[in-house]
Amino acid sequence: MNGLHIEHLTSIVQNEISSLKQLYQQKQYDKSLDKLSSLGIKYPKFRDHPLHNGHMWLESKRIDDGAEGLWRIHDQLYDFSDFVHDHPGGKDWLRLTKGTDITEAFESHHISAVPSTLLPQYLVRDAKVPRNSPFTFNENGFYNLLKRKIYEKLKTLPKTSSDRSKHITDFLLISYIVFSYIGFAILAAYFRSFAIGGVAGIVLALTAIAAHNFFHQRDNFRMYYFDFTMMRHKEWRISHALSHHLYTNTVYDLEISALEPFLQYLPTEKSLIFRFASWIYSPIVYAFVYIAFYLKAIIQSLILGEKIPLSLLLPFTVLGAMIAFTNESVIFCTIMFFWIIITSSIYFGIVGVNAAHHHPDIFHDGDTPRPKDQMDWGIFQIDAVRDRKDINSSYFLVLTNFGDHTLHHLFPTIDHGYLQYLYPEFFETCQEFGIRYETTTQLELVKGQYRQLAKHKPNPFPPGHIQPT
Ligand code: HEM
Repeated sequence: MNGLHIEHLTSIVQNEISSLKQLYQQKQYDKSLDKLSSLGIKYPKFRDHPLHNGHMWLESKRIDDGAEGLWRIHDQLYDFSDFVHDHPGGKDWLRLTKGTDITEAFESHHISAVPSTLLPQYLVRDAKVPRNSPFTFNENGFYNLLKRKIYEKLKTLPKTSSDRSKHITDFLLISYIVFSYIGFAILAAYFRSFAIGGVAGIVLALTAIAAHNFFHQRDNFRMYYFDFTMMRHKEWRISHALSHHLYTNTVYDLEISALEPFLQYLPTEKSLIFRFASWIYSPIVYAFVYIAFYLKAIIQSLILGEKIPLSLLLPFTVLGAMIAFTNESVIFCTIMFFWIIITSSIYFGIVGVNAAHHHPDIFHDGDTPRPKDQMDWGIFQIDAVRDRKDINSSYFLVLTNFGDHTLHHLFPTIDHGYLQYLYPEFFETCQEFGIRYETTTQLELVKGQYRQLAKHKPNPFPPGHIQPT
């Protein structure tokens, strides 16, 4: 590339950065979009920007949450500046969320009562405006009651329950080099086999899904396994843990907006192309998920004037290993590497969109919600998730295919290895509150996912409503 091209590219990036900065400063947006959320959530400001990512999402929360540059929990504002680096879960959670409402994150990421006892020392004042979230956490509501039962149950379970998650995840990435992602990648280059490359891609996707169990928890080295995909676990802690998990299937869910306009899961007016042609072109969208995340991470670093994170180099160590351990040319290894990345991205996309959330019977923002007094966050999670019995029947499938998903959504920091033991308390609490917990099959969810893409009319009845026969 000659100097002229580089200058041209730099000026495009600089223009984009300055227009984004202006957008941030002007805080202009179209208020009519607010009505898209049947839950009354304000439409996130930069949701439709082509570079929309976790950092822009947090920026929109800073504008809407009434946190006044501090941290908001329920209707109080706190200053955790002195606690950020001492936070047992890692500094990122609080560092990233400064200036936002962290109620849902705070409530769902701690099982013990200890964090709540620490709050008074950081209290600054009451918030001036109501929360931009409809969800409640009443002391004796569904979620808090269940959480107290789960806390007691966890004390009775062996600490080794999480060991199998560690063993499977290590196995998928490193334990047995030949049968791992890296091993398959090297074999694919050595034998010039795109079929083996495809297997490497699938193993990489399984590794990433298993590693996702770990980035929900306190900082640990297994969360970096996720970064071999070219997506970063740090970015996913925002888009997945803080956005998707807490505001599932709403206008606030980045895993819905990230696929728009190509794949539109919210039940709003959409053209026939998006409703039906998307069934055919969706694999092309999945193919670019990893690469799009990668490019957005680089652009984000440029926008914020930060150094490009070193973990962005991690996926390329595998390309280095392919070049080092085979006699193949750099060009061939690079082609094979991107073949692996793209097949992995497609597999990850297929598993992701068909895992638990998209079916006309599952609540999506726009559908008629439960009445306001039933907006317990835990009940909402049950309405927005559907478990698959065939996946939940095997622990390997649970860890590598987003199984036991309702319990995982309710208690994201609990290792997947414990979840299967928590059902008795969960069922008991559902019964106490008259909540129906329904399961389905993987096949039914695949069909439902396509129907949800085609769906453009919201459900007229709230979740849990039984239609008269
Ligand atoms: C954005 C908000 C927050 C998030 C997402 C978050 C996340 C986490 C995570 C992931 C863990 C590790 C859980 C585990 O692996 O078992 C943790 C632990 C912990 N966090 Fe937070 N945290 C947040 C805010 C806070 C605040 C505001 C406090 C207290 C002022 C706090 C106090 C603690 C304590 C004491 C622990 C140790 C475990 C426990 O006693 O429950 N966190 N947090």
